[in-house]
Amino acid sequence: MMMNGESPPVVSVTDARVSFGAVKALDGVTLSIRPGECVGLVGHNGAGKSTIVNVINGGLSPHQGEVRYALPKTGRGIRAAREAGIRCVFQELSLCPNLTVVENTRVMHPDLNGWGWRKRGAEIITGKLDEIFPGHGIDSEDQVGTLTIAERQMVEIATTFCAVGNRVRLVILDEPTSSLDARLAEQLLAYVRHFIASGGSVLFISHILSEILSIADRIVVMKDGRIVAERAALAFTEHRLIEAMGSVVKARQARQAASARDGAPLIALPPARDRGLGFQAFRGEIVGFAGLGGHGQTDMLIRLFNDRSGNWRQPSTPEVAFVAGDRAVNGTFSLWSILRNLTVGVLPDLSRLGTLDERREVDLGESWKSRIGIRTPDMDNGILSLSGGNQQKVLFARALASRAPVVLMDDPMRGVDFGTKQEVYGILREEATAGRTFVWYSTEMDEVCLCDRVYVFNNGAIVAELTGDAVTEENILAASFREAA
Ligand SMILES: Nc1ncnc2c1ncn2[C@@H]1O[C@H](COP(=O)(O)OP(=O)(O)OP(=O)(O)O)[C@@H](O)[C@H]1O
Repeated sequence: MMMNGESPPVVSVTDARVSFGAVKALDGVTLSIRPGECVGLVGHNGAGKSTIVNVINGGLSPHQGEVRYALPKTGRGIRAAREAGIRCVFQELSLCPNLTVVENTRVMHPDLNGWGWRKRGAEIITGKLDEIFPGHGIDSEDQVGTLTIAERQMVEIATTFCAVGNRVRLVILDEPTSSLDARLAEQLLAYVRHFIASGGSVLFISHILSEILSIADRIVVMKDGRIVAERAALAFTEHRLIEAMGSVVKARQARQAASARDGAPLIALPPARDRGLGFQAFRGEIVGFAGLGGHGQTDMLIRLFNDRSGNWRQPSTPEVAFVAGDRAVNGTFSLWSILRNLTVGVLPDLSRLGTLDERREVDLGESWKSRIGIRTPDMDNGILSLSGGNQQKVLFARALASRAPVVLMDDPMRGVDFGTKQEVYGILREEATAGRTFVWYSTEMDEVCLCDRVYVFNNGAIVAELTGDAVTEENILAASFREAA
């Protein structure tokens, strides 16, 4: 990694202030990024990270303060940032689902035009995917809407780093590994190191603190729209980062002993296509799904959901609730309020004689707002006024507020901050102790290791079952490469 103290910053933001109504998203932020530097940015959900990204990216003009780029600009806003070599991978992925991978590359790079652009584009994007994510398996003619969320994240990252038009000087990565499994995340980190070593700059935002500590030269901590700490990465530890963000580390709660299981399984499925092991979950268990991403975990959750939910009439107590990871596609109703997004899963519980009791709806919303820390001045605001992590909390609350005895979770912590994750882990353990069953697919190893029992997937089948103390990173990784019998 090369730190360059002499060259002018690629971008410097001075005293930026941005408000959305009563919310001060940025309250006087000053930040510069130099060539050859990776700056890590951390902070709680709603701290203002995506807002500063939008300011640097030229998508949002600060209401006060200044943004300056190293290169003289001829355009304004996004165009000025683009001319200065600044590119961004957004937290809410921004590809067009109805276009192919190569067509999306062209949308992102208008300079890719003229005779034969498709062939050139295919070479460029495939080359970059091969360079960053060797063995990715994505075809440049695949329609983006048919790709998994991890594949879409990979395409967006590769497109951003493609050398088309002017030189890429600064890449902003807003939670780039949130849907990537450990192997893909490591491939990306290796590429970022290489990009930095060749003089590029990166602003890297993540809630996975070990990742930030391993990649960043300097770490900036935001809280409530301000920078509250800024130091060389070497001066931080995970503990110090958590403290700077205003959270505390809680003790890990004990796993349920296998012997505590009672009765028949609450939910079960035979092996998929008669390969590998079958699935079962008992009352009060937290069952994890692990293995490399895209190996059948989400398909199994969908099979379980379809198996247990009627397709024409919703029972007043559903048998299963589902927390979607791909929130924009399967989770949020983007035109509805925060409150309605939360209560839509429990409307029968809030109604009498077919009429919704609005007082009870508001009370339920307020209780979950404080229990899970949804940061908003008003639950009647639109769901899209929330930061990404806060939207995810609403989806969690929707499932937990239901009376469903089984909750299925598809990598549900995407974008959720450290403090809230700990709260949620506590709630899951409490509810499991009270008898609820959770089936939890996670791309984060730390989370899989919290589960009572883990099924490891490979190639569409369950290839191993680990219980209690056998649930370790080592055992999970070893099993991930096993073939189904
Ligand atoms: N379009 C908007 N309308 C109203 N409020 C908004 C809007 N965009 C952001 N905010 C508010 O600004 C604050 C900062 O949001 P921002 O998205 O920058 O947070 P963040 O640090 O990126 O959070 P996360 O980790 O959840 O992504 C939040 O309180 C959010 O609700």
